[in-house]
Amino acid sequence: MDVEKRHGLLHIFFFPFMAEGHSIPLIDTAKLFASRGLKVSIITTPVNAPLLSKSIERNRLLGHKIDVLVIQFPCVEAGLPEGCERLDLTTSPEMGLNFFMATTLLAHPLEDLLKEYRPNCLIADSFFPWSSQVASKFGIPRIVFAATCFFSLCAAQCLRLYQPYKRVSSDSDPFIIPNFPGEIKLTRNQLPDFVKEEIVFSNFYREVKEAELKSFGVLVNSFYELEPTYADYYRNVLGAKTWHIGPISLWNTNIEDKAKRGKESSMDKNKCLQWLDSKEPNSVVYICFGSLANFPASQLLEIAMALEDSGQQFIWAVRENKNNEVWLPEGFEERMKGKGLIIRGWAPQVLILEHEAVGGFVTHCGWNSTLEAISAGVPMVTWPLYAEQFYNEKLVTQVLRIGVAVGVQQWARIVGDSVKKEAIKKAMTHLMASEETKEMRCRAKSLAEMASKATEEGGGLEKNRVMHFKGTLRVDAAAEIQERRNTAPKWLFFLLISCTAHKSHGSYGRKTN
Ligand SMILES: O=c1ccn([C@@H]2O[C@H](COP(=O)(O)OP(=O)(O)O[C@H]3O[C@H](CO)[C@@H](O)[C@H](O)[C@H]3O)[C@@H](O)[C@H]2O)c(=O)[nH]1
Repeated sequence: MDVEKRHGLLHIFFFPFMAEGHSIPLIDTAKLFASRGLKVSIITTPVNAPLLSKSIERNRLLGHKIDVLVIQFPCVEAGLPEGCERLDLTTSPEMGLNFFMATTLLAHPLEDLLKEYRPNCLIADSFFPWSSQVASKFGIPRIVFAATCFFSLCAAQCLRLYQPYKRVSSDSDPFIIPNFPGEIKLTRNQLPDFVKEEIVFSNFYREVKEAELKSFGVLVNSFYELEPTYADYYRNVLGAKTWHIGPISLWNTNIEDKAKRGKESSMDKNKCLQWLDSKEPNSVVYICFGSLANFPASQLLEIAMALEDSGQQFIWAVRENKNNEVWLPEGFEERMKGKGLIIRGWAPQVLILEHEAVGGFVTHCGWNSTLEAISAGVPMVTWPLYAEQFYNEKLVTQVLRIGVAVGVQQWARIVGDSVKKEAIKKAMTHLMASEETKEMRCRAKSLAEMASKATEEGGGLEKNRVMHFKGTLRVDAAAEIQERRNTAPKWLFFLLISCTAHKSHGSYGRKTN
């Protein structure tokens, strides 16, 4: 029996945080839920609405019940310029802070929407901690969407609990994350400022954690087999109620769906893919630092020189339009013709990573990029910058052993130019052409197979996953019922099982094109 028949037409609200690294995977999740016959509404703001509408166009044509609800973003009230409705549009840490302040003002419009539509459930980004309280006013369960992995969720929580960084004598002294599986070492330099100092963001992250504990549970964009130790640790030791739903990008099987994740691609996807078609398998390195990083021209120059010196074939996505600054050596593009492709702006990342010609990825370790590379079986050069990226790097290099660290030691809100061409060239060569290359590729390919099985029907791993999944839900259900007596909406357990474990033959599933 499908979910709709069993429960009537369930209406789920999705509320993505306005940054591509958060909204892309949550919109994918919303599309997945809609493809399972649920009514889905995605909340967004005027500047973000057109792109979002485009990305769900195909689902609507397929008859999925999915729509967009637009609320105003309080730019002016928060001291932001008109139209600054996405994190990548901020240009300084101060503006970034104002942006976060602005999102807290969205509680009122959210309340109005909940009052008007009375959905059955709200799935909101972890960066909207206040949304738990708003939902509870209407007796609606809020599920948190965590845009990172179990490993980093656990690492962040252990650092908060045990504060090992307070017991080292210098910023560069390594410490082991206490009570954390795997003897993972970090330095104070590699920690986010809001962890090691008491700043405005420290309070924000405490609120995020508290709201998570009070919520109905957490959806994590990961798959169990990738990080079983940490998935279990987060649930069993740190006491979180979680469901893994990833790799969410793999639910897109149609080429148009893959191309329309996030912004419009700055280069025609066919041009990009044809260029890759002309290359040997595993012969191209892809370089991209996510949706937010903005390197100074001096750092871009170092990357360009490393690429040229290494003789490596490449696709390089460069975010900012640096027209007024020199960020390429003279004659670079002429010399690199046929050898390298520069995409100025947004790249069709998943399509590039999935192409067999791509054998390596230089990444900032944003979780989406990391998981997309894992899903495509592509090993990485890790170049973390900020957020939780230094934790993700450890997962990639030490736990999964499918990455080579470029050697960054300093977490920084403003990205600098500390990595010299020699280090970039060395890491890239190690990744693409060393004794270890074959082993890393082998490990990466086997993780990609597991990722694929995690989102496929049938197969041994699928069974394990479903069993594990159900086991988790049973534990949660018991605890929940004890905690809240009769208030726990049981349909939600079925909903989550149906949406994330049992595959239907919907047109958004992995089985259909
Ligand atoms: O040219 C581009 C650039 C990015 N992407 C996509 O944009 C997303 C970027 O996400 P991510 O790799 O996670 O990087 P950020 O945009 O930097 O994401 C922020 O949000 C993530 C989720 O919380 C965190 O893991 C990161 O540390 C944080 O910086 C991915 O899906 C990419 O495929 C493209 O498709 N084309």
